Amino acid sequence: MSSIKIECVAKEGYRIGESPVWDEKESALLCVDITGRKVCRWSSVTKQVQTISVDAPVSSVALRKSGDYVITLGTRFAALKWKEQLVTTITHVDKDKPNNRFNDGKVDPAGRYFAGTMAEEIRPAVLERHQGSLYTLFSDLSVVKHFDQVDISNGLDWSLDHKTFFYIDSLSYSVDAFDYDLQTGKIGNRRSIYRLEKEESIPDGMCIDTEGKLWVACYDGGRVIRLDPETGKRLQTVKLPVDKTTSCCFGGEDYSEMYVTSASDGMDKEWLSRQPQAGGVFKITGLGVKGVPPYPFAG
Ligand SMILES: O=C(O)[C@H](O)[C@@H](O)[C@H](O)[C@H](O)CO
Ligand SMILES: [Zn+2]
Repeated sequence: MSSIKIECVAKEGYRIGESPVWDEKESALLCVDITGRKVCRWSSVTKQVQTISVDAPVSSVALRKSGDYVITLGTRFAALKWKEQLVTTITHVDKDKPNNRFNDGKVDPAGRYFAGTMAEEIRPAVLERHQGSLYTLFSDLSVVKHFDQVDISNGLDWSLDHKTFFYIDSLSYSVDAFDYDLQTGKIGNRRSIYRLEKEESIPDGMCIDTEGKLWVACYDGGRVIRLDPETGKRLQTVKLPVDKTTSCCFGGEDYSEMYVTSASDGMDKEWLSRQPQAGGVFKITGLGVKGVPPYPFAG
């Protein structure tokens, strides 16, 4: 086994760090602080974080083919021009649900932006249930709703052959798979591939590696777990020095490093003093496996 090293690289203490995405062009890690209402970019060259503040909870960020980024902001898909610090709305969802916001989102291999919604939390994992839906923003900027009745729409990714879509609704404590049609972006035949064990707590963000295995960040579980979607078995557990691990992605040169975001919302003083790195972004090296570069939004 290789020797695993974990380092806290961004120590800003985000409230809910989320949506890590490697930006190869900038040699930087993008992420958001949802309740802190910030989009952040940590440069692996300068080791500095640049931050853009926005006017609503920002829950995911994605690369864009034309350059710059797209984000999910409140219940909007929006464009973000980094240098100009300019946010412009693309389209609205859940207009009839003023208490909703987007949560996790990711671009599919054909350049469509998938993101789901949830009711605003009263405290972590406590919210009005079944208020969320899963949406896709197409490159022509049209939106399609796949299904509703979601509690906390969370991690998502696609299999290496692009025939399966993996998805997490956190309060189901399950990692699910759907058949995926890359031509149309349609999903179907939902099934569970893994149910979390008690100490793994709540499944949150996820990503796939080049061996087709899934990495799931366990919120309140202080770990990322590696799953085999074919057998439904857990292959590996990597523990982190914070409990509220929220999401993970691969990055760095050749995508051999893993980046893990975390949250501090919902922790009291005593808990925070035991875990002073809560809300930090962690870099894991030595996993011995690589990831898949993020797809840019095609619109
Ligand atoms: O990070 C996210 O995806 C949510 O916005 C968080 O609020 C947590 O996941 C949730 O609290 C755990 O269930
Ligand atoms: Zn999440």
